[in-house]
Amino acid sequence: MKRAGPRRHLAFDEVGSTNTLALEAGRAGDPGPLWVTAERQSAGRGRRGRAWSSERGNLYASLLVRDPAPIADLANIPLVAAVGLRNGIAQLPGIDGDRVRIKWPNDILVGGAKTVGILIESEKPAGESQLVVLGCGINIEHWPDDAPYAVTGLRREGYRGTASDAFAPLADGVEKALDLWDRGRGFDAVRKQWLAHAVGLGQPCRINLPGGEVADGVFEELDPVGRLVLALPGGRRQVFSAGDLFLLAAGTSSSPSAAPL
Ligand SMILES: O=C(O)CCCC[C@@H]1SC[C@@H]2NC(=O)N[C@@H]21
Repeated sequence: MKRAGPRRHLAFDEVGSTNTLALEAGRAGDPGPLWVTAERQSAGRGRRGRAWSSERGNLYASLLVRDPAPIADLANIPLVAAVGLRNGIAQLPGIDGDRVRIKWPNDILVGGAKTVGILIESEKPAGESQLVVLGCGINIEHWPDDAPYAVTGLRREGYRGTASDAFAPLADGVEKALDLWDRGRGFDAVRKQWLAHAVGLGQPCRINLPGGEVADGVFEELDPVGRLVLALPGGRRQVFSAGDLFLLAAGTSSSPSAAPL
């Protein structure tokens, strides 16, 4: 995604959802890349239909890109976005980059606790090019206290700056990752970076599937097209392209109450 000129960025005080605005801009013919940010969202959304609490003090940012790659490669985008945001967060003043990791497919953890969520949405209006929106919610001053897993915010992790200060380094990280990906041709390089910063490799884990089923096994690797490979008890392997990952304490993989990450 080589930018032809300066970064295009619409910054709002309050919106429903920056993803919605970015998609609407695409439907109205915006050529992208276009960043939409807001200081607060009244209808922020997360993965799998969940709400994303969006108080002032955190950063809400969405990037619209048009036709970013051939259709067969679009499934890479969550991993590309995760690498870009991980690298951006690791550069922020006061943050120890070694503590910034990726949890499959695209949560960013700092010190083992979720700090960034990413929601990719895409659509192809009839006769038009593919619109893809990379939506990023970055916890800075606020994080939920009722999540079923560990959650934190950049302020608690040492960040010295504001939500608006964080935007340029994070946007740089995402744009560099898109450049590295090179419309799918550079996926191997992205995959290597993703693996270098992943949590849970080689460990027992549980995948909660979008349909409600669960699968337990050992997180073996990402396959060459970016799917998670789970080694199941008994020696079979299963690949997953969507779901939520929970790390299981060793030896508890059959326990439904095993502690999530
Ligand atoms: O469930 C997740 O982990 C993904 C959360 C993504 C939230 C961001 S905030 C900016 C953008 N606008 C939205 O409505 N959602 C995404």
